[in-house]
Amino acid sequence: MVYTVKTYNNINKIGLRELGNGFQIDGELKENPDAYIIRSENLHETELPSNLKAIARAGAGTNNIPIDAATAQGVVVFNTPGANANAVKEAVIASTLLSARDYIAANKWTNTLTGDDVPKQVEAGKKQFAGSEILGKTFGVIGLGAIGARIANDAYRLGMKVYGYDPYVSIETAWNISSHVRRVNDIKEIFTNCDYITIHVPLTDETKNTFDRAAFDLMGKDVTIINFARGELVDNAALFDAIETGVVKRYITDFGTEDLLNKDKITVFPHVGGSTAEAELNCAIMAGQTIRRFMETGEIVNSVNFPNVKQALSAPFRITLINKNVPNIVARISTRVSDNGINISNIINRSKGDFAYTLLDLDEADAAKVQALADEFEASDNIVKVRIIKK
Ligand SMILES: NC(=O)C1=CN([C@@H]2O[C@H](COP(=O)(O)OP(=O)(O)OC[C@H]3O[C@@H](n4cnc5c(N)ncnc54)[C@H](O)[C@@H]3O)[C@@H](O)[C@H]2O)C=CC1
Ligand SMILES: O=C(O)CCC(=O)C(=O)O
Repeated sequence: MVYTVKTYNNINKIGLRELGNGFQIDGELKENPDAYIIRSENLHETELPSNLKAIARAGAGTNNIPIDAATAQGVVVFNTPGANANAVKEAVIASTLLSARDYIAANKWTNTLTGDDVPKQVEAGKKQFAGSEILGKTFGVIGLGAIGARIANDAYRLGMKVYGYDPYVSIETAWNISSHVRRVNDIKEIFTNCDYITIHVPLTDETKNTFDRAAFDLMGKDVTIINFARGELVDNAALFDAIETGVVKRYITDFGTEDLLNKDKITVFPHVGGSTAEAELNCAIMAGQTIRRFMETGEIVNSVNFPNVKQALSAPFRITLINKNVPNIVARISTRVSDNGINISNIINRSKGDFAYTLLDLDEADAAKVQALADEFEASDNIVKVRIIKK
C-alpha cells in the first residue's frame, strides 16, 4: 500500500525521509492525497479533499488549519510539540537584548557615517545609544509551554526576575520550570510588575487581544512587549497609544502587518522565530514520524483534535473508526462485528468532545469479510471515517 502526502511550504526533505518507502510525497500533488504536511499555509479558505485522513503541522501553532471542519470530516490534525521551541527561545532572548541596547538603530546610524574621521564621529555620537542591562529587570512570560518554559528558565539564568503565567500549564512542563520563576495566578500581575513581557500561547478566542487597552493601562513606563506567538494577540490600536504615552518602550514581533512597519519603536521580523535549520529538521522529522505511524498503524500521537490512542496490532486486520461520541457507540460497534461473524481481538475507544476514535482489531484473516464490515460502518450515520489496516 502506498500512501500519498501533499506538502506545503518547504518541508525539510531530510526530515521527510522518516515517511519511508510506503509514501509518495509530492508538493504539487493535486489528487485527493491521504495526508498533508504543512507549515503556515492558510487552509481556512480551501475545502479539505474527501480522501484526506490527516494533516501534520510541522510546527506548533494550528490556527491556520480549520480544526472544527477537519474534525467533522474525520481528519486528524497533528502538530510537532516542542520541535521548534529552542529556535523561538533564542529569538526571544535576542529580542530582549535588542530592546535593552537598541543595536539595530545603532548599526543603522553607524552605517550613515562617512569620511576619514568615522572613528571620531563614532565616539562623539555613541552616547545616543547608551542602553540598559537586563540584569535585575523583571521579565514576564505569558504561556509556560514548550517555548515559554525554556525562556523563563533562561531569563532567570541571565539574572532577570522572572514571572510566569499559565493557568493550563501541563504537569510535565511545570516540572521543568525553575523554582525561581514566580508563578502568578492572575495575568494582571505580569502587566503590573514587568519591564519585559513575552507571550507564548496559541491564538484562540480566549487569547486574542491579550494585550488590549486594559492590559496596557496596568503597565508602568518603558515596557518592552515581545510577541513571537501570533499577531492577533495584540490590539495594534491600543499598542500605538501605549507607545505614544511612553507605556511601551518597544514592541518586537514576528508578525508583520502594514500598520506596524517602519515605526521607530516597533521591530518586525518576517515570521522567522522557528526558522533555523535545526528546528525545520526537527519539525519535519516529527511530522513525518507522526503521519507514518498514523497511516501505517492507526495510532494517534500529538493530535490537537483527537486523543492519543495507542495499541499494538497483533491481529490480521485493524479497522479504525472516527465516530460521533454518542451513547452506546462502542456496544453498537461490537454488535455489528459479531453480527458479521467476526471476533474482536482488541478494541480501544477514546473520545474528545463530540467525536471519538476507535481501533478495532479483528481475529479475522478473510479480507472480503473485513471489507464487508467496513462497508457497513461506512454507511452508518454515526461514523465519519473508516480505514482498514492489514497487519
Ligand atoms: N514565531 C514562530 O515561528 C513560532 C510561533 N509559535 C507560536 O507560539 C505558540 C506557543 O508555542 P509552544 O510553546 O510550542 O506551544 P505549547 O502548546 O507548548 O505552549 C502553549 C502554552 O500556552 C498555554 N496557554 C493556553 N492558553 C493560555 C492562556 N489563556 N493564558 C496563558 N497561557 C495559556 C498552554 O497551557 C501552554 O502551556 C504557538 O501556538 C504558536 O502560535 C510557535 C513556534 C514558532
Ligand atoms: O516556520 C514556521 O513554519 C512557522 C512556525 C510557527 O509559527 C509555529 O510553529 O507555530
